[in-house]
Formats: sequence, structure tokens, C-alpha cells
Amino acid sequence: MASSDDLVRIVEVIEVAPSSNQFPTSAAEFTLPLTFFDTYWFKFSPVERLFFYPLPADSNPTFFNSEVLPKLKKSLSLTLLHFLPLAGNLIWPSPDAAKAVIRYTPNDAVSLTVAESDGDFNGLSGNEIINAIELHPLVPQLKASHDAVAITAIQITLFPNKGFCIGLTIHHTVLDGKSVMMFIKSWAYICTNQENYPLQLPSDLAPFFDRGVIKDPSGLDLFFLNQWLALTASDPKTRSLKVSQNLGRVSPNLVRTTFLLSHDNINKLRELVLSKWDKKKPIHLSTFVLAFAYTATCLVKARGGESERAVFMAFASDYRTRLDPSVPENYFGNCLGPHGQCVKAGDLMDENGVAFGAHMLSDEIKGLEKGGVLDGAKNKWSAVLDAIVKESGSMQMITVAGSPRFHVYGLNFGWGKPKKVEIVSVDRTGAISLAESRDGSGGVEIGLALEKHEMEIVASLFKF
Ligand SMILES: CC(C)(COP(=O)(O)OP(=O)(O)OC[C@H]1O[C@@H](n2cnc3c(N)ncnc32)[C@H](O)[C@@H]1OP(=O)(O)O)[C@@H](O)C(=O)NCCC(=O)NCCSC(=O)CC(=O)O
Repeated sequence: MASSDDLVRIVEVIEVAPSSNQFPTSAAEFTLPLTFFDTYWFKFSPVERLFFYPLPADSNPTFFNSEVLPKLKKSLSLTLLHFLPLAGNLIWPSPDAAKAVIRYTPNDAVSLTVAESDGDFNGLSGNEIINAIELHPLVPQLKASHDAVAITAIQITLFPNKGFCIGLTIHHTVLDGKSVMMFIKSWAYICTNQENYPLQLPSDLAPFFDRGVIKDPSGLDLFFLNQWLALTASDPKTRSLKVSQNLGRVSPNLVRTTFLLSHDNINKLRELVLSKWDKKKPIHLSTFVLAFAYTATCLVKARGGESERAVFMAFASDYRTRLDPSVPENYFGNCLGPHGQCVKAGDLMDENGVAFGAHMLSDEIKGLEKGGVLDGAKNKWSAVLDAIVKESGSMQMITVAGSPRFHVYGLNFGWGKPKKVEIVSVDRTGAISLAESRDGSGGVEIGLALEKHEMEIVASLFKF
């Protein structure tokens, strides 16, 4: 049988520069400093997203090459003009500099791989269980050396007569999920409107780059960076900008699939939790909380083992509106705070497990309403980072990537909305990925990558 790599042929690898007559061969060089929101993710695995698009049913065989690909390339170049740092690199400005920086010049470019696949488009973009590695040839790699690492890589893969897939790999030290979505939504917006160029981006997509809005009086930036560097202190390449190998392994036996929780399922879960709740105390039972708590109970049961064993449930929240003073909603970079608690597996395994998980998550989210979100950040954030980085066999980490709020299924480049979106990197991080349900009915999609035997148990539990 052909391996998944054999099914994908690279057609070309090109460099797409920000479209510009403004700076033909400018020698200008710009830098953005890393804030503590960035250094927190310093060696974290890049986030890899795939968007699968069917080709229009009535399109002719040359439609992709004559219409789709040229428009995607041109609009990418136009979009990068608004997002210059994405074409840049993370570098150390000098060998002994305390902090790395994002460096970009108008002559930088993003690597775009164009490929063609004989793989099964419908299978790869469906909700059946597949081998996790089958998606890997669709994911572009960031160019990385010890001294510099690219921030963005893009791959567009054609499945002839079926569809195409846009793969996007982004360095987590530079962007959070909201910023990635701002970029890709802008690309889709410009792609569908490129005849009208030059055009302004809508205000919610126009990026705000000024790092001055992130205040850091206690030096959290170096504190988190040094924590990462200490992890590799015995390595002569401690300051290597390659991502951590410890956070980047994929088991060959992983399978992945997507589970759906409908709006009705969510409501049932809400009723279940409320029936076990002291109604006098307010509780935050959003789709996010219920989907995360429910999935966590399935994952813990699938892992089995002692009820006393430790489970760490963690998630990131968007701090743009939660800081005092707040930062603009269109701040482009990282602005996430990590939250999490260590609990006992047994508490999630028993019949009140969903209610237990939901209460824990509700407490964390309600804590954000009180303000002072950075109080105690050094210790609280370090505890989450420690759990993520030092995850051992005995502690089960359950984290979340993506969000039901990102409206990923609204991403239309001009040929319809995606058939499927995936966060491939969850097979490195072990996170569950969340997205709003494709049909817009208020449900949620939950992407998982697990060992096959665990996936089978989760599939048997994920029933309503
Ligand atoms: C802390 C939270 C996770 C908690 O989420 P909740 O949904 O519980 O709570 P909430 O107060 O934000 O929302 C409560 C209700 O209002 C709705 N709501 C609020 N704001 C909304 C918005 N902007 N768009 C759409 N819906 C919105 C929610 O759907 C929910 O309704 P309902 O009850 O119907 O649900 C969230 O506030 C948050 O910060 N989300 C962003 C997380 C994030 O950025 N993750 C990406 C990490 S980076 C990453 O993972 C990598 C990557 O993605 O690239």
C-alpha cells in the first residue's frame, strides 16, 4: 500500500513576498520585541491548521490551475502587505542578546508549497477515524535553523477533480489563535475582493502591532523565556530556535477523528450539570465548558487506571479585553493567559464527572471576571507550563486548541465554505481541538488524536 507521503507530489515551492511597489528593494529592517505572552510559548509546537475545500461541482479539470491557484497566490501576496511580520523570522538579534525578536524586512517572503495528492479527499476531510499521519503530507514545515526560524509556512494541495486543502503552519511564539484567524480571514477577504484592490481591511481584521500596550513591570518576558532555556540548559544548543523535540513527537499508532456535539447535546449536558448544582452559586455553563468537561471525562475513562492518578485540565483564554487597561481586539500577536488545575482521575470518571469538570472550568472562567488577571501570573502560569512540558506517563494532560468562537467554517475564499477544518498539531500536543459546528446550528466539533485503543473507547462513550 502506498504510504501517505507517496500520495503527495510537490509541484513547486515558491516564495510569496508581500505585494508591493512601495519598497522595491528596500534595505529597511523592522523588529517586534517578544512580550511575556510570546515568550510563554517560546518552544511550543507550531500550530498546524488544514482547511479542506471541495471544488465546485461544475468546474472543469483546469479550474484549479487556471482560476483558484493564481487567485490564492495573488491575494496571499496582497494580504502579506498588511501582515509583514508573518513573512519574517524569529531570531536572536545578537549572540548574547537576552531575548529573541521578530525580524522582518519588506524583502522577506513566505514559503508556499504547491502539491498534488492522489489521496482520498473525502476520507481525509470526513469524520471517520483515520491514521493521524495521513494528514502530515498536507502540512508545510517552518524553515528552521538554530539561529532563525520562519514564522509562517503555507501549502496548497490539489486533489484533482475533488478539492483542495490549504495548510498553514504558524509559530506559536508569534501568534495566538485569534491572530492566525485574523490573517487567514483577511486572506479570504482579499481573495474574494481582489478586483477591488487596493481595499481597506475591515476594522476587526486590520492588525494592531504596537507591543507598547502590553505592560510588563515585573519582567515576566525574561522569566518565561529563561524557564524554557533552562529546560535545555545541558544542551550546547540551548538557544536553538528550533522547537522543542520533547514537545514534537508523534506516535506512529495515533489515529484521529472528529466528534460532534449538537446544540441539543450541549443543552442536555447543561441540564445534567444544573441538576447536580447548588443553584444559589452562579455557574458558567457555556458550550466551551460543557464540551471540554464532557470530552475530558471520556478521555480519562479511555485512559483508565487508578482513580487517584493525576489529570491536568488546562486551557488558554483571550486576555485582550481582560487586561486593565484592555488591549485592542485586533492586537496581532499572542494575548492568551493559561489556566488549569490538577484533579484526580476518579473525580472525572464517576457519574458526576461532567459536573465536576464543568464546575472546575466555571470557577476558572468566573475568576477572570474579577479582574487582576495577571496577579500571581509567575506562579500560576509556570505551574501550567511545567505540567505541559514535563508531562509524564503518570499525569494525563488535557488541553484545548482552537475555539468554538473562531468561525472557521465562515472562511470562504470565493469557492464556498470549508468542508472540514483540522488542527493537525494536536497529535503532537495531545490537545483536543474545538471549532463551531459546520452547519451553524450552535453545536461544536471536537477533534482528537489518540492511540487507537483509546479512540475506540472514546468513540463508544461519545454517545447521547
Ligand atoms: C475563556 C474562554 C475559553 C471561555 O469561553 P466561554 O465560551 O466559556 O466564555 P465566554 O464568556 O467567552 O462566552 C460565553 C458565551 O458568549 C459567546 N461569545 C462570547 N464572545 C463571543 C464571540 N466573540 N463570538 C462568538 N460568541 C461569543 C460564547 O459563544 C458563549 O456562548 P455559549 O454559551 O453559547 O457557548 C473564552 O472566553 C476565551 O478566551 N476564548 C478564546 C480562547 C482562545 O483564544 N483559544 C485559542 C488558543 S491558541 C490555540 O489554540 C492555537 C490556535 O488556535 O492557533
